[in-house]
Amino acid sequence: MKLRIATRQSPLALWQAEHVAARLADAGFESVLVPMVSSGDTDMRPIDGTRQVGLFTKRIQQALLDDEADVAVHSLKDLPTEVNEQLALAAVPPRETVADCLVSKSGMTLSDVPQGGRVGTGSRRRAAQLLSRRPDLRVESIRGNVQTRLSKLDVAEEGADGPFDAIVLADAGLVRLKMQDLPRYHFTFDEMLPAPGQGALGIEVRSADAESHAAIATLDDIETRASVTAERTLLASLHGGCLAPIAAYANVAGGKLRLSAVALSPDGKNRIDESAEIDFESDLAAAIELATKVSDKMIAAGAIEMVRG
Ligand SMILES: NCc1[nH]cc(CCC(=O)O)c1CC(=O)O
Repeated sequence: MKLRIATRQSPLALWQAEHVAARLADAGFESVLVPMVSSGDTDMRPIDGTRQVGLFTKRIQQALLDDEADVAVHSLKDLPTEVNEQLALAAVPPRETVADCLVSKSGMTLSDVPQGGRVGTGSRRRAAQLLSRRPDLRVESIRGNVQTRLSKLDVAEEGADGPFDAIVLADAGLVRLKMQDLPRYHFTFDEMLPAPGQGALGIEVRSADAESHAAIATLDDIETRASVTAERTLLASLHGGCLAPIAAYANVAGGKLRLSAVALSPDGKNRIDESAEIDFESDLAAAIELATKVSDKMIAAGAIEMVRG
């Protein structure tokens, strides 16, 4: 049996689907890509609170439900935390690079950006964190795939008074698209904590499809799975969704699972930072316990109201 892998057609999505196909081949499983059109790729309106979550992921989930494909490959940070009982997250492969980057002509650090500089991002999480550290910046919305966004460093938009000084992108996307040579500054986690699930892939199958589940499960990495479980559980507890100004990063080191999180007001003027760690013996219960401990403290400090602005 050839596993049919549903994928969006952006260069990043295709890279991710091909990567999964290659890992499956390493494990002895044959597969074929089934490309789909998603509304998230064609709709260039700015992302705001009125737009739906799950824009990038629904179309390929539908392909599974309609039995047009057996496997859906997502950027995990784009996958809503609400569970669809008909689908199962069968694998979270090893996460390689997690940070966000500031991309500019000269590779400026955050403090190098000139006073009042114009920085592009379509993400409320990134906008709020930029403004928290640099309230003087003009943070403006920008959309489109990675290539389209990069073009904004060269060309001014209609009506704008110049190109962007810098834009914010996930390092994972740049590395996957072989754009490591672009001048870029890796934010410290203190400057910019990533989105829950950033840099990780999430691979879904139909819950009832035991055969595909068993094949895909060979790609699962327990440390990455536990880390993203902690990040996503925290996001769900804060009723965040992928559009909220909430960031979280977890990792395993020295037998401990550690989680750091921040919730911000959309204007970046207020923030709640929290972190904790727990002994880790490859069990997901620890990840959930840790996330609950951190989110309880953040909720008590007013995080749910804060992120609404
Ligand atoms: N929301 C778009 C998106 N979804 C996944 C990635 C890159 C890969 C990742 O962050 O896991 C990107 C681009 C970006 O945020 O710069």
